[in-house]
Amino acid sequence: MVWRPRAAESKAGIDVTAEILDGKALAKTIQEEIADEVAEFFQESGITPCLAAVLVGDDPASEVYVRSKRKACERTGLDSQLHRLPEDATQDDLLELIKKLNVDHNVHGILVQLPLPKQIDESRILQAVHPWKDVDAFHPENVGRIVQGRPRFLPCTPHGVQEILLRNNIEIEGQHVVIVGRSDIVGKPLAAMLMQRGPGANATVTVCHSRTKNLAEVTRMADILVVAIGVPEFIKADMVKPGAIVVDVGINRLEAENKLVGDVDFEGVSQVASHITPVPGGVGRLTVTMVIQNTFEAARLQLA
Ligand SMILES: Nc1nc(=O)c2c([nH]1)NC[C@@H]1CN(c3ccc(C(=O)N[C@@H](CCC(=O)O)C(=O)O)cc3)C=[N+]21
Ligand SMILES: [Mg+2]
Repeated sequence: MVWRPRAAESKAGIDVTAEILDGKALAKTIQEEIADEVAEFFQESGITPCLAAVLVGDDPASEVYVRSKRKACERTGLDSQLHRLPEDATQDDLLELIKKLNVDHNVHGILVQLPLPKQIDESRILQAVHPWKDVDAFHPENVGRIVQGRPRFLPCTPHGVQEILLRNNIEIEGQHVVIVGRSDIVGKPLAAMLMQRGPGANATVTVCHSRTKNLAEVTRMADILVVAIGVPEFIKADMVKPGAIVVDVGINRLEAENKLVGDVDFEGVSQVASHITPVPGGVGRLTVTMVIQNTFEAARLQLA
């Protein structure tokens, strides 16, 4: 069955609670699929794909992400390496490490965990990663390829958004997708992907940001609303069209309550939307899975 946005029954006075799009279960399914392919690839080639993560400093959130990537590698049969540099490492220290990883034939994917300390120029670093090992798809060459509709790697979080929609039989083609947030990591590349010609795309895309006038009017037009701004519970029920599909990319740790919330007011919005992704357990789980998929693809690319 193909889901299309529908008018919510709430208009008729009946409370609806949105169907939850389960990222945790989907991540597990996809990781099992990848594990089978990785095993088969090893049979044929004798190669175990390897992801090298680079962590500068000791940001606690980055520690969590890096650990979840290592676990995902273990589950899918990939090798992983973690390279640590101190918080006060120089840009040249980091460039030197990347150079080594670029020419290391045992390393297929390189991921430099963001954000980097302020003495390091992020764009300079992202350009230094070999485009064939760039499993984040942050290198300008890879970004350009995405915009041109001939991607080498798909950026992990946007690919996770696309995958959670498609695998739940939510049609993207022809739908009005409103993206709130214009970051280089999520908003921009997701807009480029979903506006492309072809299956799983062909959407009408609107991108909103902090300077957008009448934001709620625009978000209320969305058939599919994707939110990636980093403001806890910013999107309220009255900003969502009844029956819309809502994808929450936000990960905000509320220190006081020691809990994780998204950029969407889940309680309120789930009374209006037809489908919604939770935080945690939504898109974040898929982000990690897509890093694994890209590392496997990188290994195949480097063999060819
Ligand atoms: N070079 C680079 N590549 C990235 O892909 C990258 C990055 N830097 N810096 C930080 C962001 C953020 N990110 C997430 C990864 C996993 C979860 C994730 O697993 N979330 C779980 C919960 C995690 C938790 O409990 O803290 C969930 O939503 O269920 C979330 C967010 C990748 N990022
Ligand atoms: Mg895909």
